[in-house]
Amino acid sequence: MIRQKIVAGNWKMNGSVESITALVTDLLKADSSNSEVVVSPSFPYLHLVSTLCAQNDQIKLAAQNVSDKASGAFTGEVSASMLEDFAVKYVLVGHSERRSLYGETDDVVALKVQSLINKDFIPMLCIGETLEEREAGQTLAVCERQIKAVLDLLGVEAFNRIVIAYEPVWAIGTGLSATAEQAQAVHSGIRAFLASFSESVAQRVQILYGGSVKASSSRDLFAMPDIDGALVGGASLDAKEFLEIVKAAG
Ligand SMILES: O=C(CO)COP(=O)(O)O
Repeated sequence: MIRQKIVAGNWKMNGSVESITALVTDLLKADSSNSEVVVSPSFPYLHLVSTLCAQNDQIKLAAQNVSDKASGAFTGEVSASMLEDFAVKYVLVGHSERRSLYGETDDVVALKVQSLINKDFIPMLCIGETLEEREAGQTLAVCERQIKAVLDLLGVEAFNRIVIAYEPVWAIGTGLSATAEQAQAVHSGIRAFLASFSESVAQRVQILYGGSVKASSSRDLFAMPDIDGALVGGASLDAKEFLEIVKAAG
């Protein structure tokens, strides 16, 4: 099955009105691409970026997080229905920084996925193992456990509306990318795991790789049969570098 590639930039907690306006302006100058290009600013800049991109269907918007609650006394949280007021298509869920720094459990992540699917957003479900887990041979078991929490709550068909981002924790922000072969091995393992529940869902689901993706490493990654794009952190803050990655995706 041909799956469209997605190249998504996770800007994390970076940027200002000035720098983001400049970055988006540069991205909008790029030639159109066969891949889907996504950018993920912090909440305060969603409106700015959606306004800047309004005349151009080339760039889709992702939020970096969402509350698992619908509304109410949850100071500092942002609900899925609030995101409906912006042109948001995707929402990152379960990023390793959320899991490790803010205590998000597999169960909370699954609830967030549920709140997004109920509102017709596409969750980008981030999964991945730590270095210790990799060295203990637990890479796939960890990824399967993180996916299973969502499967148990929502069933396999939900994955027709979910993008998976495999982001090994040891590769995030370290400059130490998984090799294309290492990433491919995990991606195909994730797809095989989903195939044990539904072959058609497994064939359809887009699995992105994230973790120190650079223009120089992206071509090899994208040549792999089960790598359907990238979730890019640091390199997505540089328009030239990010656009090189988009170009490598075809
Ligand atoms: O966490 C990431 C994307 O969500 C990856 O970050 P880096 O590309 O900076 O390693």
